[in-house]
Amino acid sequence: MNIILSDVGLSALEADGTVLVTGGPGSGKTTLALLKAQRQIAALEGGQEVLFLSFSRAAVRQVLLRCKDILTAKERKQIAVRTYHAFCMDILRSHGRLLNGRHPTILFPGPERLAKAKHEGDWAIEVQRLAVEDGRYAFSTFADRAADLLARSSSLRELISEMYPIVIVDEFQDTDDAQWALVQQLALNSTLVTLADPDQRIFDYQADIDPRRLDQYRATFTPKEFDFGGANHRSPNASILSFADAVMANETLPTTSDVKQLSTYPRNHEASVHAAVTWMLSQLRKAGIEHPSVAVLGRSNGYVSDISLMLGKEHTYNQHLLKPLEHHVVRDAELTAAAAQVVASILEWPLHDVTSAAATTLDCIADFYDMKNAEHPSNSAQNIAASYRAAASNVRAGKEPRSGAAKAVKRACEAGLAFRGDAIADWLTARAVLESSDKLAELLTAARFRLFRATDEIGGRLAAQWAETGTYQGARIIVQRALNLGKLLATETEPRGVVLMTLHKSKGKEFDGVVIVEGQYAGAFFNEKRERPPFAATRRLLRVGITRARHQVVLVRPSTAPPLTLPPGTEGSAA
Ligand SMILES: Nc1ncnc2c1ncn2[C@@H]1O[C@H](COP(=O)(O)OP(=O)(O)OP(=O)(O)O)[C@@H](O)[C@H]1O
Repeated sequence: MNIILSDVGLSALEADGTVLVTGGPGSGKTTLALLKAQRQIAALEGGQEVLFLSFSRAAVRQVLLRCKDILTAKERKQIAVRTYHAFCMDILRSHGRLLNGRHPTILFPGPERLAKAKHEGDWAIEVQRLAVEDGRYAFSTFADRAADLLARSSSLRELISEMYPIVIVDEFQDTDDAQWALVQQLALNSTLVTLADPDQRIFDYQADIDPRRLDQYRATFTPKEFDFGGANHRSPNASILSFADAVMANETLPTTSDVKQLSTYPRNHEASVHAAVTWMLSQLRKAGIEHPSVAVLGRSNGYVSDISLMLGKEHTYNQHLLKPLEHHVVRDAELTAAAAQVVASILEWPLHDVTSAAATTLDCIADFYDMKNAEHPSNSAQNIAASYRAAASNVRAGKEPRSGAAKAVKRACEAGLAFRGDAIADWLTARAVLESSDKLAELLTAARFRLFRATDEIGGRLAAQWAETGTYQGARIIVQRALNLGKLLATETEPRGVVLMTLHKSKGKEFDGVVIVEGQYAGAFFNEKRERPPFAATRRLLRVGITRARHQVVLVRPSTAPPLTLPPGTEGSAA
């Protein structure tokens, strides 16, 4: 890969000590950090590594891919790219006993979310109590607890810094209070290389993400600072960045064919979304990209699911027939795990009598809706969870469940399923039970993740269980364990094809093309109930989404939506 550094880049590369690198999207911050890591690796002693801390597994995956471009296989062994969660969990698991003498255990996000929904008092107080009294660490408190541990034990801190003399901190603008406390502890003995773009701050609606974080960093560490400004290596020949900057600044948009806007009407909205994605794929292929990657972004998880349904149907657009488009949805990991539990419970059917097998699956379906309700409380999710719970008790009491969907599950269980020992085929057979009622469509969508490609772990473990017992006994536990592990580990798979996710989740990623879809009713960009004009936070978010593209962007918006920018002084502007 041909990397040419600017003068600022070269100075940043050569600088010793604590460094802060700022710059816009695609300005080369991550690349520079990896080049710095490469230099440091040469000087490391045996057992030492460069630590690269990031927020999400997706971001870790992206950095691991980038490592392949820049570092040799040998060098890659000496860089640990970790999420804050994974890094802190290791510290707590290995040394948590120092805090209270108890064997540390972990409360994973799914169970934590459910426990939080059921807890009547202040959950923040309860998680502290669990940690201090029971040595049980909830996901949400990992960084906080790990920072506390390092603050109390200088020998542990020195040990960690001995292992990781250089720590790279990515996306620093979105660091929360606990992560900031952890970074400060690490900095006592390790050297920090910090990357940030204040304008990519998209999580500051959370109270613990302080918009002044960069200034706090400057005040605490007086780092050598390097600003890559508006350099743009991601889409150097396109006007994507200038368009995105204009959206963020609420200024007149530049005229460019790199970013297209497609206006839709209620009757053709779905077909237009479908057509936009199809067009994007064909444009990129025409441009010579054999296997293009296209991100389709929506404002909320719910709207992303709607887009998935749109792409999964046939449409006619301008007299052209559009076939369903294969795509992958980056989902809420907890809901996916809950849906996987339902499928796993079906794999266990042959081991139990019909009554308890069907009732267990109905309970798992209720858990799925409880999980949904825990994340986005709604009466409907709560009522649906209660109705499946009631159906499970009815079945256990020898009665017929009331709802059609629960009846369908029971009937499928009575008919029985034959598994053959091919874990993938059997998983699909079990999942197909969810096709027996339209009412299970949401659950089916959540269960349609690329299980075996994404987490071979599960396929392998289920196959091993079959080889040993000729059954999928314990499938629910196997799946749960593997998914818990998968939450912390990231695999290095290149994004390919069409991938759907929220705008927030797209941060730190890169695709050949990006399609951003605004809904007619849900998923609106500018919502006065959420935010006041001129919608600064949404504008930053849109800039993050738009600048994920290397070559082309399409914005699909209802014809009734307000213009993307209304510079002050223009008719209808808020200022
Ligand atoms: N100096 C360079 N010369 C050539 N290509 C580069 C250079 N720096 C970065 N790139 C390429 O540009 C793209 C964006 O780089 P990088 O991810 O490092 O930017 P970033 O500032 O971290 O972006 P973001 O903040 O949007 O995540 C990558 O594909 C990378 O390989």
